[in-house]
Amino acid sequence: MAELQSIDTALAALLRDVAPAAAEPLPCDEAAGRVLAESLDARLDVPAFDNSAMDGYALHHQDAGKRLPIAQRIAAGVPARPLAPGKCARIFTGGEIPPGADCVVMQERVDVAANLAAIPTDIPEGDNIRRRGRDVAAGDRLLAAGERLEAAALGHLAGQGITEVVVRPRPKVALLSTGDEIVDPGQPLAAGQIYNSNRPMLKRLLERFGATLTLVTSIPDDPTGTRETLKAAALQADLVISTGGVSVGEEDHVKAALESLGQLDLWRLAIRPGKPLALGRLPGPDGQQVRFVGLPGNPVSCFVGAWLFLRPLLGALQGCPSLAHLPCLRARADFSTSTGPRRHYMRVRLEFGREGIVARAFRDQNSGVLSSCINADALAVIPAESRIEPGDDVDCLWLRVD
Ligand SMILES: Nc1nc2c(c(=O)[nH]1)N[C@H]1C(S)=C(S)[C@@H](COP(=O)(O)OP(=O)(O)OC[C@H]3O[C@@H](n4cnc5c(N)ncnc54)[C@H](O)[C@@H]3O)O[C@H]1N2
Ligand code: MOO
Repeated sequence: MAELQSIDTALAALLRDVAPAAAEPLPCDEAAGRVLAESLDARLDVPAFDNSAMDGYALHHQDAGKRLPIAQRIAAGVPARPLAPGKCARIFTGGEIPPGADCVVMQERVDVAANLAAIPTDIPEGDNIRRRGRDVAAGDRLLAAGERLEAAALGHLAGQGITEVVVRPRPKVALLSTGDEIVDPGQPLAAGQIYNSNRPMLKRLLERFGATLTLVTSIPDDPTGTRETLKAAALQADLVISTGGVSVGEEDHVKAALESLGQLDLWRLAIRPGKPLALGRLPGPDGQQVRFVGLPGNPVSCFVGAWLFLRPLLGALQGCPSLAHLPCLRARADFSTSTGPRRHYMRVRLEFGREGIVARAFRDQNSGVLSSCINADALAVIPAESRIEPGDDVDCLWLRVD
């Protein structure tokens, strides 16, 4: 029996030689969630001109404390005329600061009568002015290659008038379920059968990690069916994932099929859940190698395995460093536990209080108990051969991320 491998060894094997696929141009409207293939520099100053942060009055700060005639009205989008000393301009948020003015006072502080604005005394130079290029100046780095185009980044692109970007394609994933006992929801259940919970759970996680599913099907529990399905899957995907069938039972055919078609890089990890996880490669189109991840069938093993292995792998396939690691928080355990030779990834809720962060573990940490994952904020990492008592600090991998 192969000895248990560390997670670091497994991740290194999984990510070795993984390169992102060739980049493609895409309209920004369709690029949400995609990863930038090239760094972009700003071509415009944003803001494009000094403008007001408030609805109020623009003036020369030396004129503070005076009653000033209102010489012009500047709405957003209207060009401003120069402002002479001793006068002020009615201005609205986003309106261009008139040449000559050097501060804006908000209208709540100004009394207006007979076209004269009574300005308070304490208006510092520059007050309420958003300077040209303050957000980003032409020539500055706008977004770096590897950035995932989420809400603010898409807004930043639009702010530059950019309509098209060069991004990585979404990795194509084949998701295969093994197990004759597994039935799709909507079908009747015979005695001994269970519904397929891993499939929708993994589909959702994979999509969140940037993948597109090109094949979603089941593998029959026999050597030939397993082999044929893996072979076909590798021809239409960058990554083939299976669930179940990687343990030691006679009905576990995935590893044998993988070894006969391609190669098994690594099997059996010193982690709980997820011990029988299998990593390897299958022959893809044009002599390429396609990555294979065999997740153990237990739903929690699939859930944890997806966060620990599929997320960084999909990150590498998209050239996206932010998917490589989960943020790690230090929290105080509210539970006691002990581990043997496997590192335990416990599902926990994190409570953020004045005294710091407390990790509350779900009562039942069995790898078949999927409810432990539903509201899990984090995976508490309990080292192998260790003992944790309430009050001890534990590292927690934060799951409330994309
Ligand atoms: N003698 C040993 N038995 C087992 C070992 C071991 O070391 N020696 N390891 C155990 C561990 S740890 C795990 S994890 C499981 C993994 O086994 P498999 O990957 O072969 O998975 P299956 O046997 O096919 O299924 C395990 C469990 O999960 C249920 N399952 C499978 N697929 C789904 C699905 N799509 N949706 C919902 N539930 C699913 C399946 O019915 C089983 O109950 O092996 C242990 N055994
Ligand atoms: O690895 Mo298994 O997932 O511990 O039950």
